[in-house]
Amino acid sequence: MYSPRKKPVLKNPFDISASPNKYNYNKSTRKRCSPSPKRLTSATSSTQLENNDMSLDEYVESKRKRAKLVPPTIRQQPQAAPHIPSHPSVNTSKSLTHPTSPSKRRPTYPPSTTTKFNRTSFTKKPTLSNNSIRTTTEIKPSTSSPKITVCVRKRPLNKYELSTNQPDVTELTSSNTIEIHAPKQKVDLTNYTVQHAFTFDHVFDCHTSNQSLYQQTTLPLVEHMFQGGKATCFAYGQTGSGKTFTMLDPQHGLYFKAIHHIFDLLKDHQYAGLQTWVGYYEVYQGQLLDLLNNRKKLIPREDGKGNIVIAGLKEHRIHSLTTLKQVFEFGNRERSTSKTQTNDNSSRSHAVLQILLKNRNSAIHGKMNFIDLAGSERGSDRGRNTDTKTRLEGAEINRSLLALKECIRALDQDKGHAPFRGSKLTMVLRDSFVGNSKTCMIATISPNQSNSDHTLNTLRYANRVKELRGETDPRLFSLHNTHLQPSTIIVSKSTATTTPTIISNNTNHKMPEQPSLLTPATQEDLYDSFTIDHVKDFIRHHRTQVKAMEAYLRGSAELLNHTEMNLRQSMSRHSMTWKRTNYKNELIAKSDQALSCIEGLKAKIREELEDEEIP
Ligand SMILES: Nc1ncnc2c1ncn2[C@@H]1O[C@H](COP(=O)(O)OP(=O)(O)OP(=O)(O)O)[C@@H](O)[C@H]1O
Repeated sequence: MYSPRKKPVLKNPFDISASPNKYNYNKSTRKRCSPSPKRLTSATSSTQLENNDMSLDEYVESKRKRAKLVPPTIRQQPQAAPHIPSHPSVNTSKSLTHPTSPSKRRPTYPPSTTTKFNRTSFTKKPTLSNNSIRTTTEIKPSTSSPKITVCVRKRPLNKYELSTNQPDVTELTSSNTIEIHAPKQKVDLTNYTVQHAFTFDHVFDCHTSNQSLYQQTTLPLVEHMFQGGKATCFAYGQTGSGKTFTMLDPQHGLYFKAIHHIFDLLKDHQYAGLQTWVGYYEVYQGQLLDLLNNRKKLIPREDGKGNIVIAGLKEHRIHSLTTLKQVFEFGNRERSTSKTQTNDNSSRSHAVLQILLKNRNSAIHGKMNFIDLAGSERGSDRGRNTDTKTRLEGAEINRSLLALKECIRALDQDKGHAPFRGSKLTMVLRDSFVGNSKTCMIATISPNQSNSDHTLNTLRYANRVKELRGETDPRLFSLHNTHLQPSTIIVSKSTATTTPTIISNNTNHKMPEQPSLLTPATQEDLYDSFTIDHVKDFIRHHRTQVKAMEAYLRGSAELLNHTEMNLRQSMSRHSMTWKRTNYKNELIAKSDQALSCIEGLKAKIREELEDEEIP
């Protein structure tokens, strides 16, 4: 159990109040955390839902209002945001009935929010063009407010990409579907394009502003925090794809928009007494460093309730946006960044901006994390002349992202244990995946052709996160639940688009479809994640590939046999014709001979007749 320490000395150049971290969930804290007016209101609204007081139309209307939620609406109609019950087994909210309690009814879900676990489905799409192959990875977006939202944001082509005429290989085909036209080369050096289609909750194009992104991704998380929950918004993507721009841009980052919104909401009398506190730290080389306290080393701890507490983190009370800017700029100056081949100002650490809502007794009301993950990168992204420090940083970044992937995979595959202790990053992020939490992942991608493999990796990663769906996914709460099938592992499937036809002997023999080889991205996955499971997956995929290749070769051999037979038949036909021609020529020659003999005989007869006539 973490207990408060003495007040640290504030060395920052700006005048703001500081307090030690009081994020402890001991008995006394819980006592102090009595339901706020807002909580009571949401309890009422969820009870209404439980008793089915709300009709479907009313519910849909309230959902629509909630989507357009602005502070005054919250003030007047707090019931407009119906609380969708979390999985009953871990529901911590006092407002919800416990299903196992015989005296209380199981919560009734309104029809439109009764969600089923969405599974990945592969859809083979029809033929496109002569040298393109399409693969589709589609998950139907949830209609309810999901526990995890996964979005994709595409950045514009940068100056260098424009100057080198690099094509944009990404295409947004709808508001939640993106296609990647990945250039590939066959074994016989033929160029072709593989089209990968992915569906997410939202896909944002390069013209989307951070404000509009905020409305659709982060706003529900802020509401969730006001309802007493934990929320996390994190950006994942390759280096230079726009994570920092999205999350922590000093002027337009989502964190800034969130605080702006929080201040608006705090003007409401029902939130009177709530205060905003901010902490800012980074995970660098496996260590947690306080960016607002001279990079002091921090230790993540778990309290008796399983909540993550960052021991020693200095938190600052934020009174205004100006204070926030000062605090943030101070912290940003402390952050580890450096120039890499792909980004002049590359983040070399995972940065976490923590926003806390505390009541007058300093008890936590709600918590929100903005996480700017360091970019996934390859050795080649760092350039040839990188020093050892940069290489070590890169290795550590990949290691922690791999640990995150491992946790997600473990949750995804219903394993009894998710290795959150695998890295400091996953220890911190644990809150995002368990308990009364909501998470939004923003996968940032670069649109240019040379980054298409990176982009595919990012989208596959995001797809895996997306499989951990919503409040109805029991795996987020009970890792021992085994009634769900393990989810499908996302592997590109391809369909040969043109099947050349050879016509012979009045029979059409279709060329068998050539199976696609493992894409480089999948192989890279293996190198990145060298675990037994991945090796098994990899071998399984290879077996499938080998089988498909065998079938293809068998089909090709059969076709060759047919072709050989046809050739033989043609040749025999040709030889017959040749023989006939020869015979005909011989006959002509013989008839010519016979004709000349006849002519000779005629001449002799004529001579004899002439002799007889002469007396
Ligand atoms: N949506 C966008 N619109 C305009 N410019 C963008 C956008 N996204 C990124 N950029 C620009 O691209 C550059 C790289 O972005 P940024 O530093 O945010 O990448 P990153 O993913 O955080 O990289 P790293 O992981 O190396 O830190 C910046 O100059 C940023 O201004």
